[in-house]
Amino acid sequence: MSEAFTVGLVQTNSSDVLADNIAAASQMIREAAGQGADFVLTPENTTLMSPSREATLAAALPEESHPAIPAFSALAQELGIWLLIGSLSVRLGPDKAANRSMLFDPRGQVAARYDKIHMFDVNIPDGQSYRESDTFRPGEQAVVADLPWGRLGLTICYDVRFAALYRNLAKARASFISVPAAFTAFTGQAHWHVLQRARAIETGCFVFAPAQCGTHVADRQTYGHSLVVAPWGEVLADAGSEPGVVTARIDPALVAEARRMVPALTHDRAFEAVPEGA
Ligand SMILES: O=C(O)CNC(=O)[C@H](CS)NC(=O)CCC(=O)C(=O)O
Repeated sequence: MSEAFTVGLVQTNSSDVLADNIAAASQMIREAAGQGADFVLTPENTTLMSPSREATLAAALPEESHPAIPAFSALAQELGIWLLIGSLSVRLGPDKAANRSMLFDPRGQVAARYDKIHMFDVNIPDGQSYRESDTFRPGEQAVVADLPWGRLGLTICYDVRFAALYRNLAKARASFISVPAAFTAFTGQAHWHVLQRARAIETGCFVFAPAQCGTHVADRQTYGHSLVVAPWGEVLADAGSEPGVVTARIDPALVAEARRMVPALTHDRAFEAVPEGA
């Protein structure tokens, strides 16, 4: 089986200033690589926590002209790491963008892209209201990509509430699942750890969940607590509530071991709920 490697999660408090966010994330990516990380992941909205739909669309450039892409590509190459930028807003049309994860290989090439499937259209009881689908067009496709240590399934933030996506990624032979997030502080304190651990346990995958933290523009509060979770459900790293970097040693053999101990993935059955007596 595959050798062990070190994963690094970058926890940011992104603002609405693109250049500042690229600089802050780049510095923490360097720090993670300096701590020996072979694979570094950053949160959803790494380059922009936006105050408005207009600001999101203004910053959502096509991939060919998005300034963050050459910057992160060059950094992956310079540091010789695999780098997942949790998400960037990428222009799709006159009034829509993709909320897109981009995976760079150690040569700086784009190895995978994934557009967030589930849109966060939710009124939070703390008074904040989100209409992600006003600005973003949802992705239609689950995505896996091969790393030197095994297969990665890509997801983003609110996706974590949709277990079927994770089951699909596991059935597509993923060993690791990325869940970059900008989870709200309100829902995060109630649900974040248990959702991430549940997805790891159900799939027998490692979960890598880098997160936004702190207060952002428009008084948005995000939960932080970037997590590395093992396939048996143990939390291997938790970044707490401040910006920074955490790393964890990953032994891919633990994937097969967890699935051997409880082979639930092989016991999954198709069924339909029907009313009694129908
Ligand atoms: O929070 C912000 O300011 C920005 N958030 C985001 O960009 C995205 C899309 S609006 N947030 C989520 O998907 C949160 C999900 C979530 O929090 C849950 O499922 O409970």
